[in-house]
Amino acid sequence: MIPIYSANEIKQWDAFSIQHEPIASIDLMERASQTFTQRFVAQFSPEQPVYVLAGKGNNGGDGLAIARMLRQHGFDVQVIMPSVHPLSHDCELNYQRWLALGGTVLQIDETNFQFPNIPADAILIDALFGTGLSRLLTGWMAAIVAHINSLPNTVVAVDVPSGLWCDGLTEGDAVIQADYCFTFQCIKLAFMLPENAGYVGEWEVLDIGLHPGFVQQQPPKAGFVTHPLAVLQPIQYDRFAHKGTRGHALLGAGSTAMMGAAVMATHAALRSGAGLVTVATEASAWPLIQQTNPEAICAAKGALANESFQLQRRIKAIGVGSGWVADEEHIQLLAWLLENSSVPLLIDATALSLLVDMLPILELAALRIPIVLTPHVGEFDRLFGHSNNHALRLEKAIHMAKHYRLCIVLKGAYTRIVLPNGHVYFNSTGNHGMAKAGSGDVLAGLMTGLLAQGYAVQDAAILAVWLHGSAGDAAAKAMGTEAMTAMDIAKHLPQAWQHLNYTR
Ligand SMILES: NC(=O)C1=CN([C@@H]2O[C@H](COP(=O)(O)OP(=O)(O)OC[C@H]3O[C@@H](n4cnc5c(N)ncnc54)[C@H](O)[C@@H]3O)[C@@H](O)[C@H]2O)[C@@H](O)CC1
Ligand SMILES: [K+]
Repeated sequence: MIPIYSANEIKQWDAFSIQHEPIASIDLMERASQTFTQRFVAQFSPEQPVYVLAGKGNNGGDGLAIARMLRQHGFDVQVIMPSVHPLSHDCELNYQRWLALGGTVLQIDETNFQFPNIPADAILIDALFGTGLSRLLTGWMAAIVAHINSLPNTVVAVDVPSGLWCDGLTEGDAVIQADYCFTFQCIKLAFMLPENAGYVGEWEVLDIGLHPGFVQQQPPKAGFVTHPLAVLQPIQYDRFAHKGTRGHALLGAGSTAMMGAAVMATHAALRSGAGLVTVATEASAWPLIQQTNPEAICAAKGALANESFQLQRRIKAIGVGSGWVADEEHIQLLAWLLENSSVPLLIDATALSLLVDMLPILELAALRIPIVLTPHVGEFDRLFGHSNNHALRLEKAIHMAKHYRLCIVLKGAYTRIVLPNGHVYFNSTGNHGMAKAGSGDVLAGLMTGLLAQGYAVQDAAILAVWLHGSAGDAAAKAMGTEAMTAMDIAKHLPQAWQHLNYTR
């Protein structure tokens, strides 16, 4: 897992590394700049001229060190600096080192603002501001940013695109629109917000060797899950396992016009590793369910509100809502589950809409059993009220997860798994080919199957979301993002499990 820290925490991590490694801050800057340079030369050729735009702080110091290193790699490098003083201590040192190497600096003046001409094939390295941004860029700094954004050149940002507010949304548009962003050590929350996609471009985290002791001492409240096995243990079955010990999942899914949802959720639940999957749905759809998923058991909808059925069949988790319609029957079923279920409950799709009027019983239910909600943005807003942007929505999800003691899986690119303690895991897998009807049904079925096997809610959510995205990636590879369908995601779950196990 890659930690997500705030700008302030990153500063603390730097200081921790300087103290505990120990390392001088100028040497840490040298190491960061070397790492950036190595990454840069792996992608770009010295045939393209390079212009480094360097600011007065440590981000600018990195820029000047990178300029020196790239020159040593045979790049033709020019440095542009706004004439702002004083420079930070380490920036000044790297400024002197650059001059000592025979480098020159094109100064931009506030009063006589003129930006040097840059050839169209040049690569621009943006080292104007990093994580030390303390307020929005205005005046001539904003004008520099606007000018850069008007140029056709490829822009590579050092650490963050200048002007970006690392911990959330940036008001206004005085932010460099980078094509690439090579960021140091950890991910910034801003990278996870769809509104910032045009600023951050393709981002990559570079390990600059900050001291790992900091992460132990101050575990991050958010992280990016590159591989689930870094954060959870998969359930191991022994040779004597049988279908009864692998968990029995009960799905309440499908209605006359949306029976495909039940088919897909069932298929995914069957591929979760669960021993038994029962689908409670309309009897008229049983032949369809059994033709498409012969391993599944069908039951009447009433099974969802039948305690003796659930006890007798040893149901271990229940997932409801995929393909449901919002009518009295389903309201009753959901209310019964909230008031009576003794096993973990997953609430998806239409059941989330029904929940709007049931928040008091949801709150009580969450005292008794683990509950996971799997809304997409529209469902989340319907349930908890509209948010004007993704940063506010995430804040609200954290608040609601803590208040109601829920796990909220807020679906989208980098699906957010918000835990009852307010911690957030962002998922790394998946692609836009998955943004199609039925994709959520597959996730709901898969997650219910994991819950039935005894995975804790947090682990079931992290693992299901990762596997779902990985299956989506396998489907996209096999059939392309256009043609792939939600059912293809479910059908590629075997590849996702293999990916999980082979890359552990
Ligand atoms: N982990 C670390 O701490 C490391 C940090 N490094 C670099 O250091 C950067 C952070 O450096 P700094 O904290 O010096 O910050 P920055 O280089 O981001 O810039 C801060 C400077 O800009 C000024 N400033 C802030 N907002 C402004 C605004 N809106 N308009 C005009 N001026 C403004 C501040 O007063 C300060 O002088 C990182 O992004 C990274 O590039 C690297 O050298 C390696 C290690
Ligand atoms: K920058």
